[in-house]
Amino acid sequence: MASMQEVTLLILAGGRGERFGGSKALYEVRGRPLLSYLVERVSSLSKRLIISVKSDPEIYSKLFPDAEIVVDEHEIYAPIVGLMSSLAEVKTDYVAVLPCDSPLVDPELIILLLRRARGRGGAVPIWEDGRIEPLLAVYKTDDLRKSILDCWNKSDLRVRCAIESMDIVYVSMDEIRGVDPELRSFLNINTQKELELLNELLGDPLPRASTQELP
Ligand SMILES: Nc1nc2c(ncn2[C@@H]2O[C@H](COP(=O)(O)OP(=O)(O)OP(=O)(O)O)[C@@H](O)[C@H]2O)c(=O)[nH]1
Repeated sequence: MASMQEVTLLILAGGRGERFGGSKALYEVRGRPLLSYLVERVSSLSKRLIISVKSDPEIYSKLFPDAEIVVDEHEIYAPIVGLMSSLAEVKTDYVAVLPCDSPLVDPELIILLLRRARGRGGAVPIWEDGRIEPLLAVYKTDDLRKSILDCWNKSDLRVRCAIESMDIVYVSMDEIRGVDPELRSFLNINTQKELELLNELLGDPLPRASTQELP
């Protein structure tokens, strides 16, 4: 297995969750915050875990005592804003960027991406139709930091801007299926329907509201 010593896990959790109807990281799924599923799955990979948030750092510190919580320095909502602030705290050569709303990320995927990113600027998953997953990817920290700053200075807040100028290796879903056959890592919770699917994948259906009989 590739050494994970040099990677920091950076979870972006400061989104507005507009489509979902509110912040997702702390949304309770089966009695636990949605973010806790991802943290549980990936934390064995590295002791260095950063959670990038917009506000309420004390709530996150309490729930995730082993993580470093970094609050955005800017009020604008965009993943790149979270990266701007939190990349300053990353001390390792490589950084795995993860979205807080992908609870089924397979740790083996991160290991694969880290291996493929070695000697390059980063490794980003790519779908058959050309869509890419730059927020579930591994990057060379210095390259990403520099590139994001360039885009920020041009007022271009697209993640795509940041990676356009980087030496990225795109990793096909075919290759990824070798470690995550059903590509569950990419289940992203944006709607109630996706939440229902997550519930199904997590196991038994949620208990229904009590139908206790009246005496
Ligand atoms: N720290 C930080 N993270 C962000 C910010 N904006 C988005 N994110 C995170 O980046 C990832 C992708 O976010 P988006 O899909 O752009 O936004 P979202 O909040 O998930 O959902 P929508 O508002 O419906 O687009 C999610 O994990 C978000 O929590 C931000 O301004 N700061």
